[in-house]
Amino acid sequence: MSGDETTLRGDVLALEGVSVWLGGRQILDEVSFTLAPGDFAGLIGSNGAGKTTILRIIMGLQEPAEGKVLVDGRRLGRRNRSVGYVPQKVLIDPDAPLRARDLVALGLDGERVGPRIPSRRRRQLVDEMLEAVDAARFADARVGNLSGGEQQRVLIAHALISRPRLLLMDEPLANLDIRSGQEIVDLLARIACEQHIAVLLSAHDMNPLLPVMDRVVYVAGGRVAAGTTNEVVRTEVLSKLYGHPVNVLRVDGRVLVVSGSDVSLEAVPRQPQPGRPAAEATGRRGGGDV
Ligand SMILES: Nc1ncnc2c1ncn2[C@@H]1O[C@H](COP(=O)(O)OP(=O)(O)OP(=O)(O)O)[C@@H](O)[C@H]1O
Repeated sequence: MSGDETTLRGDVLALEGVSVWLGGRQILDEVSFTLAPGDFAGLIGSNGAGKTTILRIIMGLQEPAEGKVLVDGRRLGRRNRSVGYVPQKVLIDPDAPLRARDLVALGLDGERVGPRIPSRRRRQLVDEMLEAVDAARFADARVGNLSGGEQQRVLIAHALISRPRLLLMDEPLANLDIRSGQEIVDLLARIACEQHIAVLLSAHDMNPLLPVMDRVVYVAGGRVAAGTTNEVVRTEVLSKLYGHPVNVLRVDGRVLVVSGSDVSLEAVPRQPQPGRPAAEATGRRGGGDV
């Protein structure tokens, strides 16, 4: 490992000055943040803020034009099992003969090199993982017949069975009712703590995460403010991030971020206006497209 590939506090994840241009537009502007083992972090931002782009960068699916991404202090290779990922939506035919336990077992095989795990051991590992996500009761059900919340649990087990150090989740609450969403959030917070891994979960609305979130990575205008919720979700910090005044209000235990005459329980609509490059808004001009 070279000198610049070490991190200061044993972080699982470090983004350092990451900038991305897509389609001639700057999408991320010198984004930096870190996550440590056991962190349960929300990646919060409105539609088009750049959350998925950040996840793609971390997975190595998108190369930054500037900056670097370190996972466990190393630059991420394309075939790296340190990062588990649960996509926003997986379409599975209800008639497909794929049981929950089969899907979880697929996570064992991924990019494995060397001898196959003996079948008894495989079954034990799958059972343990289904148990860990409270999915043992539907282990033999077809995945396509499971509810959204049940499918999420199976997908989480699939992502975790290769024992990643970092789990990324793209909008896991988007299609769940409030109760199922809260159960998934509680489950993920418990997993981060018990398995000592970092979990980064993207969402529009930070409110369901507030009771358990250790850290927030707030994305707006291609830039990021990261830290504990109390450090980041503040009027002065978010006003600076958005580049215009916003107010952070706490009402009935929920956080409202208020911009001008807009009042939203979710993140404030992205500034600047559509079509205006973020690079202009931050006073910098970018390089070429990636
Ligand atoms: N391949 C691409 N080419 C050009 N622009 C892109 C490309 N991919 C994403 N973008 C733009 O980058 C911006 C950020 O997109 P991204 O998907 O990261 O946002 P997001 O925060 O995940 O949004 P959402 O919550 O709606 O999923 C958007 O304006 C999007 O249109």
